[in-house]
This record gives sequence, C-alpha cells and structure tokens, in this order.
Amino acid sequence: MAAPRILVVDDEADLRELLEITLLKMGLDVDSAATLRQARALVEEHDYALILTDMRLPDGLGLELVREVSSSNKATPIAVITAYGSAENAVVALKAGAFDYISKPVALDALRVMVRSALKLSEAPPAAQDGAAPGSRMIGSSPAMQSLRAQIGRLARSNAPISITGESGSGKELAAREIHAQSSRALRSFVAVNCGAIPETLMEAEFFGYRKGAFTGAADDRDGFFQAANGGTLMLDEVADLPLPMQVKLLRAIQERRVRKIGATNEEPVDVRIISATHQDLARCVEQGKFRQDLFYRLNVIELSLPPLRERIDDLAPLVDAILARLAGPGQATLGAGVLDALRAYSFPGNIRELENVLERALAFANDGVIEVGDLSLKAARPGDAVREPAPAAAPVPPVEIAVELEPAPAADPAPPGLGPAGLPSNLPEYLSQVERDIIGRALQQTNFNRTQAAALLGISVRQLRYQMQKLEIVAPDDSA
Ligand SMILES: Nc1ncnc2c1ncn2[C@@H]1O[C@H](COP(=O)(O)OP(=O)(O)OP(=O)(O)O)[C@@H](O)[C@H]1O
Repeated sequence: MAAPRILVVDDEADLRELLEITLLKMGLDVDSAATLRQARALVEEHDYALILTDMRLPDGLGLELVREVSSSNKATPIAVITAYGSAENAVVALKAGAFDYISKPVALDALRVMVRSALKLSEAPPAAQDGAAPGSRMIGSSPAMQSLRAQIGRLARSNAPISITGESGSGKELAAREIHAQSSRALRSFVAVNCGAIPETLMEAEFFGYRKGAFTGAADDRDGFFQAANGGTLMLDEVADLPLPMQVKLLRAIQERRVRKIGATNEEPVDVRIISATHQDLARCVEQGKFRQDLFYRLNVIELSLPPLRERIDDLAPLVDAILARLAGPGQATLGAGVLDALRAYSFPGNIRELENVLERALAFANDGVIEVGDLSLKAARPGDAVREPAPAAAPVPPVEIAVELEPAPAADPAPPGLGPAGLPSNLPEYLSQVERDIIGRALQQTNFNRTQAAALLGISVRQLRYQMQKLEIVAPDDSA
C-alpha cells in the first residue's frame, strides 16, 4: 500500500525542508509548494492525507487554502502553521475549517502527534448514509437532529475546540461523546469533568495531577484530567463555574498544550481536544466579569447548539421507544391511550433527561408494563416557571436543621408535595429535591440572598451551594452574587 501523501506549503525554504525531513522520516510521501498557486495546482492533482500550510505566503494567505480545501468535497484535513503568539490566527483558521494548527517555532514532537491524528481520519470508517454513526446512542431524525448529526460529523474531523450550548438535559454530553467517538481520537479516552462539582482547592490537582509529596496527603504521583485525556477528548461541563484563577491556568494549558503537575519542575506535553459545555450564556458571563474573555475566545472557536426537546417534538416517539426498551427490555413496556399526546403537550424543561426520569417513574407505577396518563405525573411547570421565587420576606423563618427538615416542612413554607396516605413520599427523589429546594430557598432568604452566608449556614461550600442551586433551578433575585 502506498504511503500517505502530505503537502507542505511554506515559502521559508529552511522550515519547509525541516518539515519535509520530519515527515519523510515518519514514512510518509511529501510534496511541497512555496506559493498558494503551486499548492492549488497540487491539490487539484492529488488526494492528500494532510495539507500543512503556513499562514502567510508570497501570493496570499494560507487561510484562503483552508477555506477552499474545507469547502471542497475531498474533506482533506488541512492544518496551519501560525506565527509565535498569534493566537487570533489560529482561532480564525480553526473557524474557517482548519483541522488543527501548530505554532512557530515548530515543535517536532507536537507536529508528529498532529500528523498521526490527521492520518487516523482517513482510516476512520465513513459515516452511514443517514449520517448516524455506527453504535450511536443519539436518537431522533427530526430536521434539527439531522442538522446536528451533520455538524457532529464535520466537527469530528477537526481538533478545534468546541463549545456546546443547550438547556439542561438536552444531550450536550452525549453530543460531545459522539464527536469523540467519530473522531481520530476515538481509541483514546473521553474524560468528562463537571467544573461545578470540584471544590476550588482541589481543582489544580484534579486538572493537572500532582507529584508524590507535593502536599500533605499526596502519597503517590497522580495524573490529572489532562493526562487522563491525553490523545483523547476532555469535556469541561458547566465551564462557566470555573473560578477565575483556574481559568487562567486552563487558558495557559490550552495555549501551550503543556501542563505541569503540582510539585513537578517540568511541564509535560498534552494532546487534548477540548469540548466545553454550559447551559449559561458564556458571553454574558464575560460581560459580567465572571469569565475571562481570552479563555472564552479560546473555547468558543466553534459553537454547537443543541435544540431543546420541545423544539424537536417529532423525536419524542422514537425517544420514548428507545428509553422504554432500555429500561424495561425490548417490547416489555407500552403506552396507553393519550400518553404520547400528554407527553407531546408537555414542555420538558429538563429535556431528555427529564423524559427518561418521567418514564422510569411511570414504569414503576404501570400495571403490566402499560403506562397510562396517570402514571406520568408531569410537573405543571413550564420552562419560565422553573424559577422558584423566594417566599415573601415577612414569612417567619424557622431555624434550618437539615435532619429535621426531612419531615414535612412547617407551615411557613408549603410542605413538599407527594406524601402518600402512609406519610411516605410517592416519589422519593422528587420529594427530596423539593425538600432541598425549600431548605436552600430559606437559607438564602434568611441571609438576604448572600450566598456565602447561606452556604456557611448550611455547612457547605459556596461552590456546592451554587451547584445545587443550578441543579434545582433555584434563581435568586440577585443572580450575580
Ligand atoms: N438524542 C438523544 N437520544 C437519546 N438519548 C439522549 C439524546 N440526547 C440526550 N439523551 C440522553 O439524555 C440524558 C441527558 O443527556 P446529557 O447528559 O448528554 O445532557 P446534558 O445537556 O449534558 O445535561 P446537563 O445540562 O445536565 O449537563 C442522557 O441519559 C442521554 O443519554
């Protein structure tokens, strides 16, 4: 079999030669061009496994070649070589469809990693006719899902950072997994991190790892998320929750593609594709000074937006079938009259995760696997109603005692619904969420919505409080606190 062929486009003879030699040593065939014109002629003539182009060429910009190649139907990966420190160029090239970039002075180990990654793309099996990847767990064939699949297929052929937005439970993590599974990184790890759930003091150790003895309790060397995801994909979920000092460190790691374990003297190279996700408006967080603009710019190279379930209601029936088959076994559960209509009429603020929960709960109530409308217990809330207003300030506030609050709440706040005749909740998770919502609401109210004080009152960290508030969809009047 012929060796894969690479095209190097650079007008600097020395650099071109260095690249050629490196690639030849990797057992590849290499063509080279010194101008855009020569490059175009070669691209016409051959199918390349990778094109590597400088940004500035005597007769134009490498970016033009990026645009031409990425919009052609050859789907050849094209990477750019950017001048030192010109992060903007890298981002522009990635947005234009570049597979990846490498900065000058070119680090040959990083170049080899990138080339291998590009070569794996041509080995990857082609996507199925309907665009659904083999083994995909993503259900739905609505126009919105078809477009999402097409975008995922395209994004899988690049190493560009992606920022996924979408309501809670709309499938952001699933989409990220899908991109990873279809990418040249599929055989390496996909590591998903919930940035809102890691205590601030542990963040650096969790992300970058540590050396034995770096701090009390560091009994052994340990890898962090970056090392665990090396060669693969690192998903930063709820990225807006990253504290500012950590944002600085993360930006550096992404830009330099190197990390340093706590207690280590040397940095180590890491090859990680970053996918970030949030259900917050990250641009707004930047405006409010909660999120660094430079990191936003770095993460937000390509945006992928997931539609809420209510906007692709055609997918509801196949989703219900697939979820029921998973929960009860194929053909073991069916829907009674009017159930699908009731589900269609519901707004699903918690999207597909909520649908899964609704069906799981309904199955527990269903007789002989037949789910009736009454088994669904859909919430009356519409999306806007998910915001829980605090009780009026004048209401007496009993002292917060978490253990005691597991009993029905006192009259100051309505008791959580759902207690059956035996005084037991008919739906324990929902009941406990409601209890938690009440307690947090009262702590916030008691502290005049000061989150630091409310967290202290409840014996949890501010991060934990914010995380719980987000999870339980509690919005305080001053949301910037
Ligand atoms: N298109 C889909 N087909 C089948 N299952 C789906 C689809 N989209 C999401 N799901 C399922 O819904 C659940 C929630 O999805 P996921 O965790 O990816 O959402 P999310 O947007 O990342 O949630 P959060 O905002 O809470 O982080 C998962 O169990 C996932 O497998």
